[in-house]
This record gives sequence, C-alpha cells and structure tokens, in this order.
Amino acid sequence: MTTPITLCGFSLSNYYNKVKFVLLEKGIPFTEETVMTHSHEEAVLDCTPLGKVPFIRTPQGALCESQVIVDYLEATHPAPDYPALIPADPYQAAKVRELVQFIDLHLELVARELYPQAFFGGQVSEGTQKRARKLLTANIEGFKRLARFAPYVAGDSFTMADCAAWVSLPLVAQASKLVLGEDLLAAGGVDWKSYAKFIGERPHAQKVAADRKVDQERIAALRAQG
Ligand SMILES: N[C@@H](CCC(=O)N[C@@H](CS)C(=O)NCC(=O)O)C(=O)O
Repeated sequence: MTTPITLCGFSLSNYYNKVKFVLLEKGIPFTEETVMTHSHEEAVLDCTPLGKVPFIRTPQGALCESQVIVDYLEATHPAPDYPALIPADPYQAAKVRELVQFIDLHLELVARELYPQAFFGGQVSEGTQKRARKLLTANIEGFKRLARFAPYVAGDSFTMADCAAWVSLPLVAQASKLVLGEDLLAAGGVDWKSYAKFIGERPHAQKVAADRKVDQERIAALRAQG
C-alpha cells in the first residue's frame, strides 16, 4: 500500500529523526512539514494534543507518538514489498519493541530532564540532577541486559530499535556528560560511540544527520544575528 505521508516536526528533534529514519529505510515516500513545539494552534493540537513532535498526516488523519507512527508505517508497508524493520515472529517482534520502549522511556525520557541545561542554556536543580543520575545509572544496567549490539542493537539484523537507539543514545551520553560531568552510558560500559558510528555509515542515517546539521547551522546563524 502506498500512502502519501507528511512528517511534521523539525530535524533537531530525535523523535522526528527516529520516524524519518524509518521512513527512509523502508523506502516510503513522504514529505516534510516544519512544525515547532509548544504550538497553541487548534489545528496542531488536533494532530498532537500535547503539542509534541513528531506527528504524521495520513489520508485517514493525523497520528502522534513516534512509536505508534513507526508501528503504523510497518503495518501499512509490510514485507516483502518493503524492508521489514521488525522480525515476523511475534515474540521476537515484541523483544524489539521492548528494547525501543526501554530506550525511549527509561533512558531518553530520564535524560531529557537534563536537556534544559545541557542544550538550551537553562539550569536544572541539584535534586533533578541527583534523580536523573540515580535513575540513569540503574536503567543503563537494565538496558545492557536487553541490548545485544551484535552488531545491531537488537541482534544480527537492522530493526526499528536501531532507529530509536541511533537518535537517542548520543543525547543520553551528551546530556549526562554536560550536566553531570560524566557520560553515564560510557561509564556503564555501553560503547555507544562505536555503535553510533556503525549505524551512521548507513546512507539514510547520513541523510538524517545532514538535514539535522543544516537546521543546526540555520538556528546558530539566527542566534548570531540576535
Ligand atoms: N513520546 C513522544 C515524545 C516526543 C517528544 O518529546 N518530542 C519533543 C521534541 S524531540 C517535543 O515535542 N518536546 C516539546 C514538549 O515536550 O513540549 C514520541 O515518542 O513522539
């Protein structure tokens, strides 16, 4: 099934890039529409009630939440016509989704508490830092029990879990390093740099990274203008 998909958000967002990476890897045609967060426009809130990105527009309506979108794309664009980003076996498929949920919920969402200070020039309280350090340290240990890195995060095949891991693990590492003074992923024994480099060699990862760089430079130029 070929559906015209519009991906809405912006390319500095890791969750936007997770969905974009999936679209590119599956070879699904799509267009991009820049939508910023914290919108109060009714038309945006109708698509993404919390104003978060990404969301997509489909012929049937909008969808938000990156993993819901990824699962929709997988269901509407199945193998053999499109590359499968999840095993056919239900248990193995659930194991891949388990890993995605772990990355999104137990690593990225916890590290996100540190982003205001790590990336946006703000401050986070000592209490928040302490809580993030404690949770991340424990959750990274848990992640290591699930992740395979053999060589892909879920095992010997490229899956949607790589799309989640590749966009978010570097942020977890950078935010902890910048705010807590220690890259907790590396300290926990996760060689995320080698993994990010390996996945980053894929042409579609390079496209995602190049588009992100353009946006980063555009925003830096705007800031420099004051
Ligand atoms: N669970 C959501 C998270 C999306 C998310 O947090 N997006 C960020 C940008 S990377 C955002 O919109 N932040 C603005 C906000 O939280 O209000 C998903 O998987 O799509």
